[in-house]
Amino acid sequence: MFSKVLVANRGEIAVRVMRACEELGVRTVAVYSEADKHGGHVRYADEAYNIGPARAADSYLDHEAVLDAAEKAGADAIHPGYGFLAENAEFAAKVDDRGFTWIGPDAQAMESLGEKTKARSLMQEADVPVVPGTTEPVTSVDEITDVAEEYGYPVAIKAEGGGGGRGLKVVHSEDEVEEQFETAQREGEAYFDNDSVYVEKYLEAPHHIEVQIIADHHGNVRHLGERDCSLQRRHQKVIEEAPSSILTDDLREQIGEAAKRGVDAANYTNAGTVEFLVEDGEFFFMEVNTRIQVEHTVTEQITGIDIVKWQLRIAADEELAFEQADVDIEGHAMEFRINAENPAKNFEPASGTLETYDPAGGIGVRIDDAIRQGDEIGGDYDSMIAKLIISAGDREECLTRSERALSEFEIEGFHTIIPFHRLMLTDEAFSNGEHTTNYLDEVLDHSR
Ligand SMILES: Nc1ncc2cc(-c3cccc4ccccc34)c(N3CC[C@@H](N)C3)nc2n1
Ligand SMILES: [Ca+2]
Repeated sequence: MFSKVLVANRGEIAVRVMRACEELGVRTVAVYSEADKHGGHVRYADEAYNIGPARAADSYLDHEAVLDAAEKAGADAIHPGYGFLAENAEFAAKVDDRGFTWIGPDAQAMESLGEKTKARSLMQEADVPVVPGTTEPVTSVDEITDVAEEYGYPVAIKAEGGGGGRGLKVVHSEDEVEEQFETAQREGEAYFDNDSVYVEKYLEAPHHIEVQIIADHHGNVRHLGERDCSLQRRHQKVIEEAPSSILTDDLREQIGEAAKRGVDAANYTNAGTVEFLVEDGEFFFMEVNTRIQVEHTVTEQITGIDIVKWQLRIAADEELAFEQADVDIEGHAMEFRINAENPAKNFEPASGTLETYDPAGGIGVRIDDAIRQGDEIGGDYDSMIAKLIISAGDREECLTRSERALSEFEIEGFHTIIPFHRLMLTDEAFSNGEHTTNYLDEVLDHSR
């Protein structure tokens, strides 16, 4: 096991990783920008290094600044968390070149699964159903209208380098194809430095189901069940839960085995997530996330498996100590992202001094955060300041326990989306688990 790990991130995920290190007897190194120097994740580290100004490009995204800090600290390994450099294959390769262990999938697996069309063809070879469409980038309008003629409109034009909702154009009829095709290519070039686009049949009311995978360097691949992330607003997940209430046991088994086959074919190692769309009892591969995710927590709660500790053990070349049969799903969990946003003003970002911070507690309540009363919450980074994770015996109890916990959760000094979460708990479709990915945008009128 490593003796010292540098966590190349901030906020709650940096604290999450440092806590896992602590439990494994591993010393921790934090890196921080000017904006984070008074508190947050830095408080939890054994040592900390300033890597630059608040602007992420000059600090948390600065490859050399992070690598130099690892050098200075004499770290053995680097954990990237999520966001920032977590899925940056070029940085992962540099980490390796500089003699540190990368705590995540190797750069090659990131590359092959990060390219959405390569991932799709690789999944097809592994007998994993993919959303109908092309497995090569399209180079002409005809190729797009061919797919639409075969599967019907609407179709989705997707950027090869996109993901997470960026670079997705929905086309409802033939006369929109040319313009949307050109826009998708232009935006792909601008945002992802990659103008390749591909096309899929657009599923209009799917559930967004993702399967947690963990794989070691000794050929062991396990899935840890699924999460339902269908409650999203403008492609931002708002409430995630596990297990999904729309999967039958048979579909659950099929989707888990398909996810394992797919990542096995990619020689994937460490933690990863295979995203599927589920509609009318059928599931289709969408993409792979080659990192630990914000919502890994709900999987930990229902399986009792500490995913981050397994990331560290796997990176240190240890073998997975449990069989697939040992993974049992117990109860139900939900995660509420606590964002500093004002739901009454179209979720605009909020900031200010954290005058009161009195999070919920009691049975089945987990808080993952990096903030304390008195902290300055700025707008330098994303708006999520904490995660409230609720566990219970079943979904019904999870809903009532969530309402109890949200009613206890006190934050004063700026707006948060807590009132919005409490409203969602009273929503008919959500409380029945029937909400699909477009539900929230329609309810909030974004679709118009
Ligand atoms: N062929 C096809 N059909 C339906 C889809 C539905 C989604 C989707 C998934 C989850 C939430 C969404 C919210 C609004 C619009 C789309 C979604 C989707 N996403 C969203 C982000 C990225 N993971 C890909 N791809 C889709 N692709
Ligand atoms: Ca994704």
